[in-house]
Amino acid sequence: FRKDFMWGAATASYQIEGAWDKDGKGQSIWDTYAHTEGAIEDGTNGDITCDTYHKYLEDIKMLKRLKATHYRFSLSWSRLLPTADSSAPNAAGVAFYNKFIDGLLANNIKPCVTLYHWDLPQCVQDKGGWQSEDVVEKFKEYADFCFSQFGDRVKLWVTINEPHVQCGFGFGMGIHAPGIKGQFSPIYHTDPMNACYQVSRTMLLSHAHTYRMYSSKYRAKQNGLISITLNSDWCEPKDPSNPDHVKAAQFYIDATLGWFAHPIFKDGDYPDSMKEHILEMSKAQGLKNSRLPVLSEQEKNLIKGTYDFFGLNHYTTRLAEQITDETQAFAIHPDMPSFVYPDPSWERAGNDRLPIGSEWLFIVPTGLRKLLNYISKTYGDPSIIITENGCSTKHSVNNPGDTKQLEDEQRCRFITSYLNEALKAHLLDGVDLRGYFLWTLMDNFEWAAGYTERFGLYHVDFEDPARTRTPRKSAATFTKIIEE
Ligand SMILES: CCCCCCCCCCCCC/C=C/[C@@H](O)[C@@H](N)CO[C@@H]1O[C@H](CO)[C@H](O)[C@H](O)[C@H]1O
Repeated sequence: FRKDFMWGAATASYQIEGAWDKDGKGQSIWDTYAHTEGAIEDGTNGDITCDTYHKYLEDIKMLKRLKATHYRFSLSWSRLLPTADSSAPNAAGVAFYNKFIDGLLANNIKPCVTLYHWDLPQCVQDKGGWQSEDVVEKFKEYADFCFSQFGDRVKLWVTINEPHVQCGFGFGMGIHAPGIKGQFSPIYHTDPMNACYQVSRTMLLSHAHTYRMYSSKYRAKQNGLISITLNSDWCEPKDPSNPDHVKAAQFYIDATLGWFAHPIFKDGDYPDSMKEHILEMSKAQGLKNSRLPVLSEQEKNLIKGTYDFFGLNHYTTRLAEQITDETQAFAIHPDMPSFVYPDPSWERAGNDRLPIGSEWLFIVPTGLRKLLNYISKTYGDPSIIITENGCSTKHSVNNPGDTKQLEDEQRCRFITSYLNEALKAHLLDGVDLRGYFLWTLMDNFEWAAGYTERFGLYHVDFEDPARTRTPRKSAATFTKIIEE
């Protein structure tokens, strides 16, 4: 790896901070969603979670002990701007992040700050949220505020984390905040599946306007880098000699990674395969136009090229073939013609007691090397930063297992083997890889799975009011790799 390679861990505000209603913080859509009965698998929420708001000095010590050069975390929009109005900031929120950033820098750890990791202020949601055009201006205003407050010290920015997961989970399947199951809404969309596409457009525009605002207003003075983080599985045809399987694998990548990567890193627009298929599906349902909003020439020019690096979150791999009547029920999205599934031989994330970690996570390190090569070739050899990669164990309510799992051999292997493939992509294939952030520093609130899934290098005892953190073996493994 490069001498200046970024070695870090990653987290997100709602997943670790707690203090959900303290010191003037406003509510976010995740506060609302997690407080909704039945929304979270174990009935928990992020009200306290790791209590980083009060224990941030410990987090910094843990990072120092890991020998991390960088730390990726997100800002809570509603902690900084409780009414989403930048002329009425929450002084306590600003002070918290100032202390935190200063503490990191004092320990020689550089911050990588995500502006938005899924916790939209509830007051913005109440006015239409990501389904309203107004959000673009609001997001820009929030970003402007953050650059003005923290940009003198923060030199690495991520605008939005994993927009496609958010569109799919929050506005299609409705299993993440704000929990919209593609319902009919007379105000913002007129078709049941339209919400996730409307939202993808406002996210793209918010990202692009923010990037351009940073360039025109702050770049010369602050000299930082800014981009977006996209999540992608690697996907390959079940039978590489079958053209239908090849097409299905490519479509899956186009409609997940390409959905946002093509507009930003390629030509300003969605992949042709996605546009064509969604138009066809829309027409088959009697719609006159595609439910995927058309991006105007002006919007395409605005979006195209708005990146300084490619932020990649990667966890797992899938095989693909064309969907059939029998497999239709397993489609991840009504507009997804590819049936994707893991190879039965792949190892699952998990442990001896509960062999299935996160249900979707299969350990396929070679997928990372292939994906890095794909991104490099498809998007003109951008500098890539792996902004998330990690492995989980599951601890269900009925079968708590051993949440501590300090001897987490599988996670050690996961880190070593994925990094080894990343190194091959860099060294042997020439991919311009600049950094690696492990998900995650410590066990935390894993969205709809609550505390049932643990990804941490550090175990956190959520029964203990002190939220004691204990290093797992993987923390030492990761440190050894960083050191050497
Ligand atoms: C034709 C249109 C097709 C639309 C397709 C919609 C797709 C829906 C979304 C599918 C997502 C698949 C499941 C993916 C899961 C993970 O990769 C995801 N959890 C990654 O998010 C990060 O995960 C971490 C650990 O889970 C952590 O929680 C972090 O906060 C997330 O950023």
